[in-house]
Amino acid sequence: MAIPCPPFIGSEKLSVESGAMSPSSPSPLILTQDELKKIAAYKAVDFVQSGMVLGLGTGSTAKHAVDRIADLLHQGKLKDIVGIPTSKKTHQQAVSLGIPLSDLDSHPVVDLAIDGADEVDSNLNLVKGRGGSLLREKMIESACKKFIVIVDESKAGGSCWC
Ligand SMILES: O=C[C@H](O)[C@H](O)[C@H](O)COP(=O)(O)O
Repeated sequence: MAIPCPPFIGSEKLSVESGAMSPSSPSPLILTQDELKKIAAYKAVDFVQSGMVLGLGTGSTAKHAVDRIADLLHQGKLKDIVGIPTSKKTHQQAVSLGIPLSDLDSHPVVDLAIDGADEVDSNLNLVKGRGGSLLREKMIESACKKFIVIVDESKAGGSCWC
Protein backbone atom coordinates (compact mmCIF):
# COMPACT_ATOMS: atom_id res chain seq x y z
CA MET A 1 0.00 0.00 0.00
CA ALA A 2 1.31 3.48 -0.85
CA ILE A 3 0.27 6.45 1.23
CA PRO A 4 0.60 10.13 0.19
CA CYS A 5 3.06 11.79 2.50
CA PRO A 6 2.84 15.36 3.82
CA PRO A 7 5.44 17.59 2.17
CA PHE A 8 7.48 18.16 5.35
CA ILE A 9 8.73 14.57 5.22
CA GLY A 10 11.09 13.52 2.50
CA SER A 11 13.18 15.30 -0.07
CA GLU A 12 10.72 17.75 -1.63
CA LYS A 13 11.91 20.73 0.44
CA LEU A 14 15.53 20.02 -0.43
CA SER A 15 14.65 19.81 -4.12
CA VAL A 16 12.92 23.19 -4.03
CA GLU A 17 15.83 24.79 -2.19
CA SER A 18 18.35 23.43 -4.65
CA GLY A 19 16.32 24.77 -7.58
CA ALA A 20 15.55 21.34 -8.97
CA MET A 21 11.79 21.91 -8.61
CA SER A 22 9.61 24.97 -8.86
CA PRO A 23 7.96 25.89 -5.51
CA SER A 24 4.70 26.46 -7.42
CA SER A 25 4.51 22.89 -8.72
CA PRO A 26 5.12 20.55 -5.81
CA SER A 27 4.60 16.91 -6.59
CA PRO A 28 3.27 14.76 -3.73
CA LEU A 29 5.78 12.39 -2.26
CA ILE A 30 4.34 8.88 -2.08
CA LEU A 31 5.73 6.62 0.61
CA THR A 32 4.96 2.96 1.10
CA GLN A 33 3.70 1.68 4.43
CA ASP A 34 7.09 0.12 5.06
CA GLU A 35 8.82 3.46 4.43
CA LEU A 36 6.46 5.10 6.94
CA LYS A 37 7.31 2.37 9.46
CA LYS A 38 10.98 3.05 8.87
CA ILE A 39 10.59 6.80 9.42
CA ALA A 40 8.71 6.19 12.68
CA ALA A 41 11.24 3.58 13.83
CA TYR A 42 14.21 5.85 13.13
CA LYS A 43 12.51 8.64 15.08
CA ALA A 44 12.10 6.31 18.08
CA VAL A 45 15.80 5.47 17.97
CA ASP A 46 16.57 9.18 18.43
CA PHE A 47 15.71 8.51 22.11
CA VAL A 48 18.42 5.88 22.49
CA GLN A 49 21.52 7.01 24.38
CA SER A 50 24.90 5.37 24.86
CA GLY A 51 25.09 3.05 27.86
CA MET A 52 21.41 2.07 27.75
CA VAL A 53 19.93 -1.37 28.25
CA LEU A 54 17.39 -1.66 25.43
CA GLY A 55 14.36 -3.85 24.91
CA LEU A 56 14.42 -4.82 21.24
CA GLY A 57 10.93 -5.33 19.86
CA THR A 58 9.57 -7.76 17.32
CA GLY A 59 7.84 -7.31 13.98
CA SER A 60 8.23 -5.50 10.69
CA THR A 61 8.29 -2.06 12.37
CA ALA A 62 10.62 -2.86 15.26
CA LYS A 63 12.98 -4.51 12.77
CA HIS A 64 13.78 -1.06 11.35
CA ALA A 65 14.61 0.23 14.84
CA VAL A 66 17.00 -2.67 15.43
CA ASP A 67 18.65 -1.98 12.05
CA ARG A 68 19.04 1.68 12.97
CA ILE A 69 20.54 0.91 16.40
CA ALA A 70 23.10 -1.34 14.72
CA ASP A 71 23.93 1.39 12.16
CA LEU A 72 24.55 3.93 14.92
CA LEU A 73 26.69 1.44 16.88
CA HIS A 74 28.82 0.77 13.81
CA GLN A 75 29.15 4.50 13.12
CA GLY A 76 30.35 5.03 16.72
CA LYS A 77 27.42 7.36 17.44
CA LEU A 78 26.15 4.93 20.10
CA LYS A 79 28.35 3.02 22.52
CA ASP A 80 27.92 0.42 25.28
CA ILE A 81 24.42 -0.61 24.28
CA VAL A 82 23.04 -3.87 25.62
CA GLY A 83 19.98 -5.25 23.85
CA ILE A 84 17.40 -7.65 25.25
CA PRO A 85 15.46 -9.18 22.35
CA THR A 86 11.75 -9.90 22.67
CA SER A 87 11.79 -12.90 20.32
CA LYS A 88 14.03 -15.49 18.73
CA LYS A 89 13.70 -13.65 15.42
CA THR A 90 14.87 -10.36 16.90
CA HIS A 91 17.65 -12.22 18.70
CA GLN A 92 18.83 -13.59 15.36
CA GLN A 93 18.62 -10.18 13.70
CA ALA A 94 20.57 -8.49 16.51
CA VAL A 95 23.26 -11.20 16.51
CA SER A 96 23.64 -10.89 12.75
CA LEU A 97 24.08 -7.11 13.12
CA GLY A 98 26.57 -7.38 15.98
CA ILE A 99 24.43 -5.80 18.71
CA PRO A 100 25.62 -6.95 22.17
CA LEU A 101 22.82 -8.90 23.88
CA SER A 102 21.84 -9.89 27.37
CA ASP A 103 18.73 -11.03 29.28
CA LEU A 104 16.49 -9.96 32.15
CA ASP A 105 18.39 -12.15 34.63
CA SER A 106 21.55 -10.11 34.07
CA HIS A 107 19.77 -6.80 33.45
CA PRO A 108 16.45 -6.74 35.35
CA VAL A 109 15.96 -3.03 34.65
CA VAL A 110 15.59 -1.97 31.02
CA ASP A 111 16.18 1.72 30.28
CA LEU A 112 14.14 1.88 27.11
CA ALA A 113 12.13 -0.58 25.03
CA ILE A 114 11.08 0.08 21.44
CA ASP A 115 8.41 -2.08 19.81
CA GLY A 116 5.53 -2.02 17.35
CA ALA A 117 1.87 -2.77 17.96
CA ASP A 118 -1.01 -4.24 16.01
CA GLU A 119 -3.56 -1.61 16.95
CA VAL A 120 -3.77 1.50 19.11
CA ASP A 121 -6.81 3.44 20.31
CA SER A 122 -7.23 7.09 21.20
CA ASN A 123 -6.42 6.32 24.87
CA LEU A 124 -3.20 4.63 23.79
CA ASN A 125 -4.49 1.15 24.64
CA LEU A 126 -2.58 -1.35 22.54
CA VAL A 127 -3.24 -4.66 20.87
CA LYS A 128 0.05 -6.52 20.60
CA GLY A 129 1.39 -9.99 20.04
CA ARG A 130 0.00 -10.97 16.68
CA GLY A 131 3.58 -11.59 15.64
CA GLY A 132 3.64 -14.35 18.22
CA SER A 133 6.00 -13.01 20.89
CA LEU A 134 3.61 -11.47 23.42
CA LEU A 135 4.99 -13.22 26.53
CA ARG A 136 8.59 -12.08 26.09
CA GLU A 137 7.41 -8.65 25.01
CA LYS A 138 5.32 -8.30 28.18
CA MET A 139 8.18 -9.45 30.41
CA ILE A 140 10.73 -7.10 28.89
CA GLU A 141 8.43 -4.15 28.37
CA SER A 142 7.11 -4.41 31.92
CA ALA A 143 10.69 -4.06 33.13
CA CYS A 144 11.46 -0.89 31.19
CA LYS A 145 11.62 2.67 32.48
CA LYS A 146 10.43 4.06 29.16
CA PHE A 147 8.48 2.29 26.39
CA ILE A 148 8.22 3.70 22.88
CA VAL A 149 5.58 2.12 20.66
CA ILE A 150 6.03 2.70 16.97
CA VAL A 151 2.89 2.66 14.84
CA ASP A 152 2.08 3.92 11.39
CA GLU A 153 -1.38 5.30 10.67
CA SER A 154 -2.76 1.94 9.56
CA LYS A 155 -2.66 0.78 13.21
CA ALA A 156 -4.90 3.61 14.39
CA GLY A 157 -8.02 2.44 12.59
CA GLY A 158 -10.43 -0.28 13.59
CA SER A 159 -13.00 -0.75 16.30
CA CYS A 160 -10.94 0.47 19.24
CA TRP A 161 -10.35 3.95 17.77
CA CYS A 162 -13.19 6.10 19.08
O1 LIG B 1 4.35 -10.08 18.56
C1 LIG B 1 4.45 -9.14 17.76
C2 LIG B 1 4.51 -7.74 18.20
O2 LIG B 1 3.54 -7.39 19.15
C3 LIG B 1 4.56 -6.75 17.05
O3 LIG B 1 5.13 -5.60 17.59
C4 LIG B 1 3.22 -6.41 16.46
O4 LIG B 1 2.61 -7.60 16.00
C5 LIG B 1 3.36 -5.41 15.30
O5 LIG B 1 4.06 -5.99 14.25
P1 LIG B 1 4.33 -5.19 12.88
O6 LIG B 1 5.26 -4.07 13.19
O7 LIG B 1 4.96 -6.23 11.97
O8 LIG B 1 3.00 -4.73 12.37
